[in-house]
Amino acid sequence: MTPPATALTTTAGLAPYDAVLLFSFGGPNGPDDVLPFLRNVTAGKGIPDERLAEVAEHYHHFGGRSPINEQNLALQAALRSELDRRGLDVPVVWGNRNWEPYTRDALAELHAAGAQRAVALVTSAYSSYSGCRQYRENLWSSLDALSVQVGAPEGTHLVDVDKCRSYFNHPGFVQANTDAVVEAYAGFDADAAWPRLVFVTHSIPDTMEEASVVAGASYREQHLDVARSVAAAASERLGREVEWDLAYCSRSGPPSQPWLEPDVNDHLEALSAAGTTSVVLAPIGFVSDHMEVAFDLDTEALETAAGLGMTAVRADSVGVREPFVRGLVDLLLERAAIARADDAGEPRPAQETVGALPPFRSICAPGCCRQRAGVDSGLPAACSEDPWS
Ligand SMILES: CC1=C(CCC(=O)O)c2cc3nc(cc4[nH]c(cc5[nH]c(cc1n2)c(C)c5CCC(=O)O)c(CCC(=O)O)c4C)C(CCC(=O)O)=C3C
Ligand SMILES: [Fe+2]
Repeated sequence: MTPPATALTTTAGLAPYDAVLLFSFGGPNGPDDVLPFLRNVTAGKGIPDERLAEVAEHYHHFGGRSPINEQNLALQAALRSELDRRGLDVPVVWGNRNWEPYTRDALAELHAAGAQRAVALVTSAYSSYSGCRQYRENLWSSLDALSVQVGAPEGTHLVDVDKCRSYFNHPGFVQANTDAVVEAYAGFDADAAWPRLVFVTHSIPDTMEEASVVAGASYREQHLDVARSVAAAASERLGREVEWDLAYCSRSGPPSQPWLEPDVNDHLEALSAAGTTSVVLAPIGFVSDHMEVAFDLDTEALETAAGLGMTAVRADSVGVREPFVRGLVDLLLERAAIARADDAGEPRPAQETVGALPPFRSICAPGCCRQRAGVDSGLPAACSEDPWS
């Protein structure tokens, strides 16, 4: 009997995909990598030199190494064992936009291994230029670079790569964040002042926020949706209502350019002035303890809190928590089921979500997630319905 087209079946496994691309940001592995890495990240972005020097210092403070690479290796291993556990026998290859191993290296490895159609998981849960389109632009240019490298005709791509949807509202991501928040609260005495929950994510320019709305809900609204889901589930599990806010970290760009606010440090000051004495900081904008978490939260924001006489505990990022990793493999299976349905011209399977927003698109709408609304960068991006895809 053939299963109904709407069931998320595992009998077909990850077909039509023959490989998984773990697609991340990248970071320096030692002091000599720091400047070239920062140049890669900021090429053409107009980040002031003082800001770059400051960010270089953050990395040097940690021996010139970003924690992100080890975290991606751990995630790659965790995905491998979850895939093995489910009998899904495909390679998981890791590549980055901004540092070694680069996306083009990962694609070359996939191509050499005979892969023809891969599915990508981006290590960013939310949709915006920074978390979606910028990765898709990099994927396109890396596919171009691979063709040049092996002497394939210009304009051809040797591996078809599809991408999983932005997964901020997938149950695995929400559950892992909820678990982390509940654990952070467990350190507080039930009789003492009940901490306020401050969700934290990466700030982006207001212009990028406005352009991100094309996908259905803006970057900020996606975070608010996750925050509501996590706060509600955590309150229920803790048996006591938690009050929460959303704050931002890691602003860059010139001071004249507006970015999403409040900055987490300013927000802690405002909370303190209003009488709050303890907080839990939940880094829902980051899938693991990136430099932003290690520096902007664990170093800077915790110092700010200490200076204010506040008790502050930082909740874990989702990292390799079991519900998160299990959720990512569910997402890979979901994406495969969508590809099979599309290939067969059949209805797509149902997609799981938590919160008020719909599942985001697996194939991005034309022009979605630009840097600025209505302004075409002229850079083609993979995994979209744009004419070049
Ligand atoms: C939304 C978002 C995410 C989350 C989505 C995702 O995860 O991709 C993210 C992730 C990351 N950002 C990272 C590092 C940096 N981001 C920068 C600059 C910028 N980020 C931006 C946004 C985001 N960034 C923006 C709008 C800029 C301005 C310039 C531009 O428009 O591109 C700069 C330049 C210096 C500075 O200005 O800070 C650095 C060094 C690292 C690596 C950390 C590590 O090493 O552990 C990671 C994971
Ligand atoms: Fe960033």
